[in-house]
Amino acid sequence: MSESVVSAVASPEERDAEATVRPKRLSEFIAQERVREQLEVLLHSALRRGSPPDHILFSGSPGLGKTTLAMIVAAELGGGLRMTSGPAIERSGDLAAILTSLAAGDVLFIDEIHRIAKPAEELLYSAMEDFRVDVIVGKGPGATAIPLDVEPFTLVGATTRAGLLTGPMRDRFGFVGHLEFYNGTELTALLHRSARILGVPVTGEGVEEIAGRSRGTPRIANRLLRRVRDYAELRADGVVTLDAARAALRVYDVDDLGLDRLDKAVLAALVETFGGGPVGLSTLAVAVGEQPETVAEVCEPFLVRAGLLARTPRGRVATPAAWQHLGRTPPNSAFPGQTGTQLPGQTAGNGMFSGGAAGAPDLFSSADEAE
Ligand SMILES: Nc1ncnc2c1ncn2[C@@H]1O[C@H](COP(=O)(O)OP(=O)(O)OP(=O)(O)O)[C@@H](O)[C@H]1O
Repeated sequence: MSESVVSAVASPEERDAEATVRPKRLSEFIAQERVREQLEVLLHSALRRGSPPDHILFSGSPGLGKTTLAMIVAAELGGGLRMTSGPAIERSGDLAAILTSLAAGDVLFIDEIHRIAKPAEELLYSAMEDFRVDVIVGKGPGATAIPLDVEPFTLVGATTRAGLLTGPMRDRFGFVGHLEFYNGTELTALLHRSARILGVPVTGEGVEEIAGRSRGTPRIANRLLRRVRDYAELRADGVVTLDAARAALRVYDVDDLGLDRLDKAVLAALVETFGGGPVGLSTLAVAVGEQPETVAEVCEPFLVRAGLLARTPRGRVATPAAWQHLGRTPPNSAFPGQTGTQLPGQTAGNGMFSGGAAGAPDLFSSADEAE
């Protein structure tokens, strides 16, 4: 897994650091207005009725706030919170033990719920629907099912891959909230809040610079803020200014669109070595000295979303914006009808991340490469 400063995935240590700035209530949660408002109605109407709300599923890329919202659900409901993850539940007995120890009104959070083992998933169905689990004792013909009651609880599931959830699982969630990438204004507000909590002095320009390089992701924004703070404390007067942000992010090799060393190497190979493509994934990976999976799973999602790379049936292609980002002129024949004069990320800090590959050529955005 990438250890880049712009990775959307957090280490366990980083999750501890994140706890300080994590919003505790719905009113502190920035952006995602639609999900926030729907949740508010769901939770507060359940509170008025005095019964648990429907089970809740949050989907979206890593670092957008799924765990934070699960914690907020428990806080708003005033219940206890149990946290686990799909891969951690190896046997259905593990899950039965958790379920039967819940108190009425508790929230059970299962992260990466799409990775839960099949027998545990089936156990979850009856717990979600009837607040009951059948624990199987013994094996073979002598096995007996012992029904156990589960206190009324709310399951909050989180997934980065909603498409991998089985139909029966998805159907048991009464509320599904999809989290979008954040735009520059939203990330700026989020960074001002984090800076206030951390006691870091910032200027508006400094914060906007960090927001524009954060790939639409709160986790990355908060991490870049901590890195720029370190730099400003060591090499400047401790204030996160535009100059401090630019200098610090140069040290970390994060460019003005939020691309790191490997992202840039992929684009440079595509444009300079392969004339803009199309080129196959494995050839591209060899050219940058990485595994194909790393290029496909770590670099490409953001390059595609930023409108810099397209996956086509014939291979990977650099868009005109990629050429321009590297200071090169795209060949006219590469993308008929595209002038290559507008870089999708030039408005970074505003529209770039507001829900997909703004500026990415539609022609190529959904096509996948046949390798
Ligand atoms: N809307 C928001 N307002 C303020 N802070 C946020 C918001 N969304 C996320 N954050 C912050 O970003 C960090 C990452 O959020 P979180 O852990 O909830 O992401 P996640 O979607 O659960 O990621 P993963 O899929 O990796 O578990 C946390 O520090 C959290 O406080």
